[in-house]
Amino acid sequence: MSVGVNTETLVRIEEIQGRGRGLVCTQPLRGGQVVLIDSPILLYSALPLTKQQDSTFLYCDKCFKTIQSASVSCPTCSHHQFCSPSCLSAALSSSHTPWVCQSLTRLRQNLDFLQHHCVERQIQARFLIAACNLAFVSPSDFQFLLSLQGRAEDEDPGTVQFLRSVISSLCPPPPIEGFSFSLELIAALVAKDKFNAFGLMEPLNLNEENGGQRSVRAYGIYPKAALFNHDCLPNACRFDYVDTANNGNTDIIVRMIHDVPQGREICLSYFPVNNNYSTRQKRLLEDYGFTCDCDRCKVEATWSDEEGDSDNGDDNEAMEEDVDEPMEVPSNGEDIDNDNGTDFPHAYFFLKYMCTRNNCWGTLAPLPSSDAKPSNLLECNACGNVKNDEVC
Ligand SMILES: C[S@@+](CC[C@H](N)C(=O)[O-])C[C@H]1O[C@@H](n2cnc3c(N)ncnc32)[C@H](O)[C@@H]1O
Repeated sequence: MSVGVNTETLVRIEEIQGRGRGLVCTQPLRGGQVVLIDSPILLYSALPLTKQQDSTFLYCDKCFKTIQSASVSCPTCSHHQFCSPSCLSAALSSSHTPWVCQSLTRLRQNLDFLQHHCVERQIQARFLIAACNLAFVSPSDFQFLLSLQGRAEDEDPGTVQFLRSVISSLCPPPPIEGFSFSLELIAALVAKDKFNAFGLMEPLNLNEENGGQRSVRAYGIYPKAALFNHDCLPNACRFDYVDTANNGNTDIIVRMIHDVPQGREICLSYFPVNNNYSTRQKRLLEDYGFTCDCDRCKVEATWSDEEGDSDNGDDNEAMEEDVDEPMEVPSNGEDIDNDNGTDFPHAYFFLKYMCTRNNCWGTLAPLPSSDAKPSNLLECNACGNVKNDEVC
């Protein structure tokens, strides 16, 4: 991980045609270079309210690190656990205020209300409590959240109505000037969360029988990282190290996968790059509201079904690096001649930058290097494996 790197001046926000805002590099960037380190303005647990934390997977409710030894409980609800007195103390004045504590307790005590509804509603209820709390503890961050992409009118009115009735009846937000827990606000917040939240992932266990599926430990809103647009052949990828002993364990670190010239838009893939064309298109439309016409999609749109168009019907959420069926690269290795005039072959990308460990499908980026030459060591952003670069 790269601590102490100054990334402030490497990217700037620009309006990108057909994509809203995006991040563009202000200078040529090298593979492995850290372009962004971003801290969340809001974090909330991905655990359904109906599920208790069990002692084998206990997380700190403030920093989401795995709790290794004795933990500290919230003095009021005793349900929420913290890894240290300092995390507890920080949480009591930020993410676990008396209103949040009381709200989550009431929701838990009335689970019959929520139990019949899907897990997604429970997690949305968690998000709304965290978001309203943000409005009280940090109004400027709340305004920033509202400025992100996502339109209230695109949300399902039935879902929004349900969430409002649950929260208003069990744990109404305290009255403060200029804040109204209206249907419109709830719809807008749900839309912002859907388009912009990043999942902090559980470490990948490749030995699991489920084929290395990763679950999400917590969701976060990252103010700068939320401005990265998607590309199905990204030039950067994000790393997180939630269980690191260092401070800033919930930070997202974005590193360049390969060199790019000044002025190039820096894009992430919102999910593992192995997804096939139809799965990618479906997910981007349903989860992010756009049709992707990146250079890779333009090429793969012309492929026949046999060449990698088998739909695996996945319905995961928000930039969470989940794992799907592999895309089949045609044996003739189609190349992409992209709009920027650089040929960036598909097959080359998969050979060089996709993790080859069984069931992983993570993306590889060089480790940051102190000299001008990119490191030969490539780190996987899913399993953490470091491999020596063999393909030149
Ligand atoms: C995380 S935000 C990225 C920043 C966003 N463009 C903005 O202006 O705030 C995700 C949203 O950006 C837009 N977006 C991202 N990648 C795109 C792409 N390749 N083509 C078109 N729209 C894209 C979509 O509206 C998507 O829901």
